[in-house]
Amino acid sequence: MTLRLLSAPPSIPLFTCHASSTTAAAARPLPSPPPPLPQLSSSPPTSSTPQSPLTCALHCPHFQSCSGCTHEFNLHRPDILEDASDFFRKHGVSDFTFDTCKLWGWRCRAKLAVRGSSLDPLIGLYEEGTHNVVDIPQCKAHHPNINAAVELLRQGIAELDIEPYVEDEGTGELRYVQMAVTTHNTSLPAAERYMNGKVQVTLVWNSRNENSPSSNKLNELANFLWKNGGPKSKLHLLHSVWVNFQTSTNNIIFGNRWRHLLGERDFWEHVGGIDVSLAPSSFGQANTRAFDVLLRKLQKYVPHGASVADLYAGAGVIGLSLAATRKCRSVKCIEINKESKASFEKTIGRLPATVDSSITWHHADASREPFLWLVGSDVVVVDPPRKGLDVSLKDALQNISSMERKIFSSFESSNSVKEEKRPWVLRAKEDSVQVGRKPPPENIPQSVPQTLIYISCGWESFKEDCKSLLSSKAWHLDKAHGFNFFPGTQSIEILAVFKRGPQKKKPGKKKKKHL
Ligand SMILES: C[S@@+](CC[C@H](N)C(=O)[O-])C[C@H]1O[C@@H](n2cnc3c(N)ncnc32)[C@H](O)[C@@H]1O
Repeated sequence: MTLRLLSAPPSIPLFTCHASSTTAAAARPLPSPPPPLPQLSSSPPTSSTPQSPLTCALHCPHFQSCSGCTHEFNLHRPDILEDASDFFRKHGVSDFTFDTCKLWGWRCRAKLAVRGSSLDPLIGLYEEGTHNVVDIPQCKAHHPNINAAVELLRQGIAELDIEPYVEDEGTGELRYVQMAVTTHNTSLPAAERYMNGKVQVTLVWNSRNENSPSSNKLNELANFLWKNGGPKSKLHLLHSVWVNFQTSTNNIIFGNRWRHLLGERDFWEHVGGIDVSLAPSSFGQANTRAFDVLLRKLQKYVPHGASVADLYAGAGVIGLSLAATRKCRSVKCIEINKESKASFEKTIGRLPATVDSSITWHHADASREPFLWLVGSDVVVVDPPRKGLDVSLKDALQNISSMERKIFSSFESSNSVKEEKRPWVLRAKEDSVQVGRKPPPENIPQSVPQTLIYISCGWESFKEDCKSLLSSKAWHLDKAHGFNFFPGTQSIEILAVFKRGPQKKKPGKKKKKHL
């Protein structure tokens, strides 16, 4: 469903939400409804019947005790939307749209702390501002099979006397669990795939490696999960079981050592028109469905045959989806986490044979010599973490016109390529993957991006970055879309398209000449 935020809204809001009967049945008594809905319109209108705000309520028994959700009503319409539509209108985009996507059971990837005792384990998120873990067995954001796998884990912990981690003392065995759901089962009809998703479980174990004394218990727990949730069990829930070894006393969830224990090693999902492989160590979007909607919208802004730089690329899902659907001439992915490389390579292996792009993945820091990654591309896609763009990259984007001039004047004055000596550049080149056509030689004048596509999960940092980019006059804002990636929270995902140069004045109506 797409909501288009209009400057002159109709008097009746036109939108529908898909409240399931199970969520409504599980509802606890609700407080009085919130103020009336701001006026929105859907495009195209799907229903002319106004919905009650309660129809789109969270109905979660853990609301307020768990820090995951902050927003109980009108899940289809986070409060932040008003700010977003005002912001974009002020900056020249009056047709900002918002896709609401799935409102419950949307989270296909969750990292949960394990605390408490073996008889009474707590598996969930921290209470706001504390390190007290709140058990969330009936979380309404989780894909239902994550909740079922958590329940199985709870039984395993109790039955096998597994000790949850004790933060103050650094003792205990099981620290966290990551649950990731794959909904890519082509043997099922498409309509049944989502609900039948299978869970990849990663146990974060408090030991250095598989030779530590507690390894027997780790294997017992993995076998318990597999026996009761694997393909031969009554309720086939699980895709695989992994372990990550972590002994550090800081707040970092994962250590560097990952081991595959049971089930399928490769985890596939289908988004943006391609099959993507995601190792548990690689970044993966939590809301698979909404990410697919975003990717399909993004594709429309990339011209066929373009050269694309995908910065903050993770396993390269965005770049590879563009390579496949927009027949890109070249795609260059830049990512700081080297664990994502293996997933990228596997995804490449499943791209349609018709993809003929030059594709590279570089293990590199996008903030170091960022201009290096921009040169040679028509379109740059940035998808930074919540804190927004690295300052050096923002500077490079702001100064892109002067860099463009420098490139051309240096090309005219010298047609020879200098030997690259900078160690970090050489390292990034060495530690890269190259498939398909060879990239263009460096001794021809290179383009710099004319389009910047910014994907953001941090609204406040996006606004700051956007204002800086616009103030430089190097870019203007052309289009903006919002996506309900995190219903129940005040966060939305933004897809903003910038074009080079200042905003062109829209031609005003000419006054009629009186004869
Ligand atoms: C929001 S995720 C996006 C990943 C990917 N675009 C996707 O949708 O799957 C941000 C990614 O940026 C990476 N990252 C963070 N800082 C970086 C930097 N300075 N240079 C390159 N990558 C960085 C993170 O490791 C993470 O994979």
